[in-house]
Amino acid sequence: MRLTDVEIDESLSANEGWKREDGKWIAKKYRFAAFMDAIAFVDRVAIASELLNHHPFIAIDYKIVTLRLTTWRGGGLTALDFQAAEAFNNVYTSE
Ligand SMILES: C[C@H](O)[C@H](O)[C@H]1CNC2=NC(N)=NC(=O)C2=N1
Repeated sequence: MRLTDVEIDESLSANEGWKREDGKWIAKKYRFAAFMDAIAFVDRVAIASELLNHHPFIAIDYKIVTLRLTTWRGGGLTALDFQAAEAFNNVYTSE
C-alpha cells in the first residue's frame, strides 16, 4: 500500500507542481485569475475526489487554492494520492 521513497520521487516527477511535505503528504498551490475561478476549481476537485473516493485537504486563500493529499487508511503516501494529484491537475485551468 505505502509507496517507497523511490516510487514517491518517480510519481512526483510525473505530476507537475506537486511537492512532498512533512514526509507523509504531497501538496500543490493552484493560482487563479479570480476568486470565483478558484471556487469553480474546488467544485471540480470535489467531484473528482468523490469519483476516486480519495479526498484532499483544501485551503482556499482568495485566488490561491492549496491541495494536500495523504492516504489516511494507509498511514502515508500511496498510489491513490498520485492518482488524485493527476486528476486535480487535469481539472485545473487558471480562469
Ligand atoms: C470510507 C471511505 O472510503 C474512506 O474514509 C476514504 C475516503 N477518502 C479518503 N481520502 C484520503 N485522502 N485517504 C483515505 O484513506 C480516504 N478514505
